[in-house]
Amino acid sequence: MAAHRKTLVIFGAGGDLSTRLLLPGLGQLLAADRDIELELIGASNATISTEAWQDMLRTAFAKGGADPATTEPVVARSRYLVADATSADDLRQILGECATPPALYFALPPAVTEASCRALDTIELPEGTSLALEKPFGTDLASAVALNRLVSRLVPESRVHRVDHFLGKSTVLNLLGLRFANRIFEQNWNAENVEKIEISYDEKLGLESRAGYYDKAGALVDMIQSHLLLVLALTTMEPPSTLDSDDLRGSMAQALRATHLWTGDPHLVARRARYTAGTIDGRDLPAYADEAGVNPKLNTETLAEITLTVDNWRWAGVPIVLRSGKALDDTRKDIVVTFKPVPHLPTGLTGATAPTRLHIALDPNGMKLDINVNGEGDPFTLETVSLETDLSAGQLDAYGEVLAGILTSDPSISVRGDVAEECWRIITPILEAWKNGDVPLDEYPAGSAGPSHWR
Ligand SMILES: O=C1O[C@H](COP(=O)(O)O)[C@@H](O)[C@H](O)[C@H]1O
Repeated sequence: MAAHRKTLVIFGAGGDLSTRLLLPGLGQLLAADRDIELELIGASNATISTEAWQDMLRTAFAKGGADPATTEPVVARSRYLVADATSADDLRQILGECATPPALYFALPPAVTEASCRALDTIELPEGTSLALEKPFGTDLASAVALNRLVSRLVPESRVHRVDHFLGKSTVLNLLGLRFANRIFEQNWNAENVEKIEISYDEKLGLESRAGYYDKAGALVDMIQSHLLLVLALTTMEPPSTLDSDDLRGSMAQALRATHLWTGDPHLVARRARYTAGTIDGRDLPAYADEAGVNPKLNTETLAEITLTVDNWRWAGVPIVLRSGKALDDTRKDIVVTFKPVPHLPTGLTGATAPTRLHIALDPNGMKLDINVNGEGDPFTLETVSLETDLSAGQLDAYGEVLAGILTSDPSISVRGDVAEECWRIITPILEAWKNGDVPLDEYPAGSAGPSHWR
C-alpha cells in the first residue's frame, strides 16, 4: 500500500495558476513516484465536463514533461465538480466525495479563499483535512493575524500549507547544503566577516495582464514581503539541528523576528519606482500606468528596494538589501554575499583587489566565488578570478516540490503562521510611509536598469 493517501481538491481548477504552474508541477510529482496514492478533484464555478477537465490535465501534465504512463491512472480517475468554493453546501458535498484525507488547494484570489475558509468554519471537516493557501496571505499584518486565527480553528498548524513557491525552488533549497555542509562558508557567515548581503530578483517581465492582482500588491508585497524575506531567513538563520519542520521553520522564524528596517526610518531605507514606456528585447512595453486595468491613482510601484538589519550577535551591523522589480533590462536573480577586506595585505602585494564575493544564482541555478589570487605575469600583482559552477537542479519544479510537501503531510517548506505575520510586520512601516505619499515614486523606462539616480 502507498505510504501517503490523499484526495487533492483544487479550487479554481481551470484558472491560470492551476493550469500554468500547479498541474505541470503535479504531473512531475506523479512521475517522480514519491509514494503518493492520489485522487484528484477539480472544482470551480465554471461549467465544464469531467472529460474536458481530464483533457486539461493531460495537456498540463505534458507541459511539465511527465510521462503519460505515470499520470494517466490519476487522470482517468479524476473528476470535475462545478462548485462555489464559498458555499458551505458545495464544500460539504465535495468533502463527502473524498475517500481519503482531503488536501484543499485554494488556487483562488485571497478574498475568495478567505470566504471559503469562513464557510469551512461552519461545517465538520473530515479527519486529516489539510489546507493549501496561496500568497498573499492577508493584505497586511492585521488581516494576516485574523486569517491565521480563522485557519487555526479549522485544522492544526501542521496541516496548514501557506504556499510560497520560492521555498520549493531547488536554487533556494541549495542554501541549506551550501551553508551547512561546508565549514569554509559557515565559519565566515557573520558580521565579523561579511560586509553586506544583497538579495535581488529583477525581471524583464512586465505586468503580463495581472493588473487585477498586481495593482493592489506592487513589488514590495508581491516579491519582497513574501519570497525575498523567506530567502533572507534561509540566508541568515542559525543552523537548524534537523530539517524537521519545527527545527527548520523555528530557525527561519527566529531570524525574521530579529529583522528590522536598517536605521528604522522607512523614508531613508526604502525606495520605490514605476516603469514608463520602453523596449525590452525588441518588445515595446506601454507605461505601467497605461496598462489595462491599472488604476494610476493607486501609485503602485513596480520596483522596490529596501535595506534591513538582522539584529542579533551574528548579523548586527550588516546591511541586507532586498530588491525586486519588473520590466528591467536584465534579469539579476541572486544572493550576493560581499566579504570584508582582509585586515592586512602584505606590503609588496599590489593591484586592485575586489572584495571576496559569493554569488548564489536563484535563476538559473549557479554559484560563483570571486577571489583574489596572484596575477598572471608579475606574481605579486593581484587579480580577481571567479570560481564558477552550475548547481544541480532539483528533480521537481518549485510547484512540484510544494505539492510534494502537501501530499506527504510535511509542512517544512510551507510558511508557518508566525513567519507570515513577521514578514508583514517587517514591511509595515514602509507600507505606511508609502501610503502617506511622502516617499517619492520614481520612474524608470521599461528596459532600463531602474531610475538613473539609484545607481
Ligand atoms: O510569485 C511571483 O513570482 C514570480 C517570480 O517567480 P518565478 O518563479 O516565476 O521566477 C513573479 O513574476 C510574480 O510577479 C510573483 O507574483
